[in-house]
Amino acid sequence: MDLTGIPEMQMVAIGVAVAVVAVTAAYFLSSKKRSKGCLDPENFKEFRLVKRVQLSHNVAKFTFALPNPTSVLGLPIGQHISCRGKDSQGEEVMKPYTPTTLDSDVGRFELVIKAYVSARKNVTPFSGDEGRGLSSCKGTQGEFGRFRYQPGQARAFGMIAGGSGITPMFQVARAILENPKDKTKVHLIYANVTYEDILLKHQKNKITPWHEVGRVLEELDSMAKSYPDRFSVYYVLNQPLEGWKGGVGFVSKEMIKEHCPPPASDIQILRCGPPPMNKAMAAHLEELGYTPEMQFQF
Ligand SMILES: Cc1cc2nc3c(=O)[nH]c(=O)nc-3n(C[C@H](O)[C@H](O)[C@H](O)COP(=O)(O)OP(=O)(O)OC[C@H]3O[C@@H](n4cnc5c(N)ncnc54)[C@H](O)[C@@H]3O)c2cc1C
Repeated sequence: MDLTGIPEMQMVAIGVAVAVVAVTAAYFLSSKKRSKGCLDPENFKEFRLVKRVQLSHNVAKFTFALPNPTSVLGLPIGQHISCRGKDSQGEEVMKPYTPTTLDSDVGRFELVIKAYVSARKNVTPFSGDEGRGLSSCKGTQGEFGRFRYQPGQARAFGMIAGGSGITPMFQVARAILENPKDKTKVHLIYANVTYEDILLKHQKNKITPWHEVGRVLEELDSMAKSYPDRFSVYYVLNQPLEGWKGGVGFVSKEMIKEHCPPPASDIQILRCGPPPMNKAMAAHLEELGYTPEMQFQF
């Protein structure tokens, strides 16, 4: 199976049932506002897949319908849900995903999911039979509840994301910027292997149907344009083409120094990427003087 051949992989998790958990029962019981949410901290829930759009060679956006057009998912900002499905060999896989939608997006929620081939088993999580395979999903209560964004919890965030690790950052950044009362600044460093891997970036002349993707895809660049004083994004590529103006290689200490807020008690650095990246970033941050309290890894 070839990584570049997503149609061949048929990674479509149509009917992926999603269960959500990442949230404590206390949260549901204590929040009147959220009680309308569709999540159940005790039981797994299934949601109907209504749309799938290919975003890059190995990433697709899945839109799931909520029970009615005014329903909200009710997931606290910065938390994620756990999807359980069958891989192409019929074995169960479970993955954390952060919706790229907020509760202001009623009636639906979206997941941006990267498919990849496991080195060990050469399978793709959430494969479906001709895209119709049904995956069942399960949530794991409490495990994902460590980060819950509250407006004003930091003066500024530095965010260091690798590949599909962008999704939790995107959700938090969107919540901050769409709240006119929230003055928090967000400085994102987003690392990818190639230009084509950059998710949520507006790219013209792509083979993928960007026009269908709507605002989610264009968000990173348009957020930087719309909120120049509050949001910045610095892209880093391992394998850039000639003429690339962003960072090159892995995210370095120098890049962090230049693009993230310096260590201070009222800033936080959020990290989400592949494990080797998370490890490397933790070491960089420590050397730069960021204390553990100033950091959070999704
Ligand atoms: C809370 C949470 C929510 C998540 N939500 C989602 C989701 O919604 N959708 C989804 O698809 N996945 C999600 N994930 C999965 C997770 O984000 C990815 O598994 C992870 O980010 C790997 O990304 P990738 O394969 O795209 O990275 P790659 O594309 O393989 O790598 C990205 C970058 O990492 C850097 N890197 C790699 N190796 C090193 C190294 N040795 N040293 C320094 N830098 C390195 C490079 O700069 C590279 O460009 C989530 C994970 C968590 C924990």
